[in-house]
Amino acid sequence: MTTAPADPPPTDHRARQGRRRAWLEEASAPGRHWIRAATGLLLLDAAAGAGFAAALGGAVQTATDALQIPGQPLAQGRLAGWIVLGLVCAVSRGIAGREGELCGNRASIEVRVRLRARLSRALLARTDRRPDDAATLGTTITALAGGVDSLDGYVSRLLPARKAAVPAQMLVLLATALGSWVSALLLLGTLLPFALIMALAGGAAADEARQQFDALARLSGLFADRIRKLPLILAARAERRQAALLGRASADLHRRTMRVLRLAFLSSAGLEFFAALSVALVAMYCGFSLLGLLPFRSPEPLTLGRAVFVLALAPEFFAPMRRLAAAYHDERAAEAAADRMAPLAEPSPVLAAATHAPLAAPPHLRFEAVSVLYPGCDRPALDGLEMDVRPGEMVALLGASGTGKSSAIKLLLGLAPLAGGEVWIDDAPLSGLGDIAACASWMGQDSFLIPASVSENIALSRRDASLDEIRAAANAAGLEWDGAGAVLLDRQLDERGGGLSGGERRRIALARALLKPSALLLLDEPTAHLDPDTEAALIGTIRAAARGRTTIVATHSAALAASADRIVRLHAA
Ligand SMILES: Nc1ncnc2c1ncn2[C@@H]1O[C@H](COP(=O)(O)OP(=O)(O)OP(=O)(O)O)[C@@H](O)[C@H]1O
Repeated sequence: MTTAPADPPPTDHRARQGRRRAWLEEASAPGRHWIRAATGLLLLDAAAGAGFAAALGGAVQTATDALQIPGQPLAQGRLAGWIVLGLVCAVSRGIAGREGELCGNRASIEVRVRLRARLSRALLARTDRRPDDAATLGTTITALAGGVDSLDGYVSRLLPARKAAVPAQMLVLLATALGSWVSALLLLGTLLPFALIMALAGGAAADEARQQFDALARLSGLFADRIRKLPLILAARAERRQAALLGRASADLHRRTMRVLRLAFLSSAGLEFFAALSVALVAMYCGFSLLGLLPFRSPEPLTLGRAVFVLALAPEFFAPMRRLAAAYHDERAAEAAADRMAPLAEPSPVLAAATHAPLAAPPHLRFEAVSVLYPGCDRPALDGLEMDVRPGEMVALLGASGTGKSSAIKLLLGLAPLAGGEVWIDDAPLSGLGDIAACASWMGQDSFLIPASVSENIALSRRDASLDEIRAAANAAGLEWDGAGAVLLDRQLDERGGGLSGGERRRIALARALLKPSALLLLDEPTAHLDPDTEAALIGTIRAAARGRTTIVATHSAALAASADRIVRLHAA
């Protein structure tokens, strides 16, 4: 069972963080055009904000000119121009905001659709090649359902906000400098300590948030594990101990969550403080300058219009930071999801291997001093196997459990690594081909079933098979009997093959292998757990199916081995 592991060292965190970021960047690539558009619209919003402030300042200046200079009429044309500019900018901001959101959503949809397709392909590839890999199937489905959607806020809000943050802030600063360079300096002056504090708090917050997500994942893992093992826990009367373990993991999560919240409140308080301070300083400077109350000579000529302009613009200066802060949790959620999805989206090295061109005739297989060593194992599963299987011959691999019978078959399918020696397929080396799964018919130890009809389950090995061909394969595997086959082929199954006997499940797997028109037949314990009568019937089917094909059968059954042309005995490596 899972126990609560210690926190990984910080260097591990940083390396993981780098990998996550790179993965997220690559996963977001399909939406980059929409992200760029959303970023552009955020910049347009900032520019329109500056335009609106300019219109406000211009209108105020035009009105005060008329009031302050005796005899000067109101410049109606100029005032109307400022009003029109103000209206255009206000409408532009509305449109930019709405369209920016739409572009962000389109980017998010594009990214999620592509990622879902990529994970689905990984899922299907694993289903084709690793039918026994239930854990991978489960985690992939969870990632498909929930993990992909966790990228929504990251792509639609955070990425455009992050890309637009510095240019938008610089744009506002530049516009402010055009109105009052002293006000621009004041804004810059508040930004520098703010950026320093945020960089320090941000690093600490990211570490805390990461640890919080780790603690959450640990608690979820412990909980799921304990639920699965509940009967065992009850039988061992270990309820109290397990409850205490869960309690500790839950308290750990609570502690870390409180730390994250404390830091989040602190940084948002810091943001608000500096945003308010920047506006207050600009307001004080403009007010005192206009009233002539500055304790020093005004460094620039400041009019009421310019003062209104910079005052209206000042709150815009910290707006990009606010947007980023609001999307902070989107990034944490995306990083946590990336951890779950990244391994699933990778094509496995086995799947990436080259495949052999279809075999036209039953192949000649020669195993020369073949060894198989699984990753992470120090003992070979198969050591120095010598075997010659002539074209069209049926060879039975016999040997005690763990002697490497399945590994010899998996090696040909690219599901086990060749560590030494060579397998020659006719005159081609397996090490050069990668695997010959595409031209082999395979029946594994577990009868892999999907929730669909019996005929759909059989057709998994050949998607373009006609119903007649499926029926013929089912007949050959002995599935259709008493002429009631049509009913059986239509029968709907769940992934556990509910309602089918073990023998029927094996026959479905055999029919699937037979449906594929290949010259190489690989069967791994096809008659396991069957009664003698059913086994005898299936042996006849296998013998008939092996005709005209090179066949390797891994088995513990003396009867099945006796039906083969030759028996090769394996011994412990
Ligand atoms: N994916 C794997 N990773 C690591 N070790 C493995 C893997 N698959 C098999 N092994 C190990 O390799 C050895 C040979 O396993 P294999 O399944 O090939 O034997 P087998 O003769 O087919 O056994 P059985 O008759 O019980 O099916 C065993 O010790 C097994 O634990």
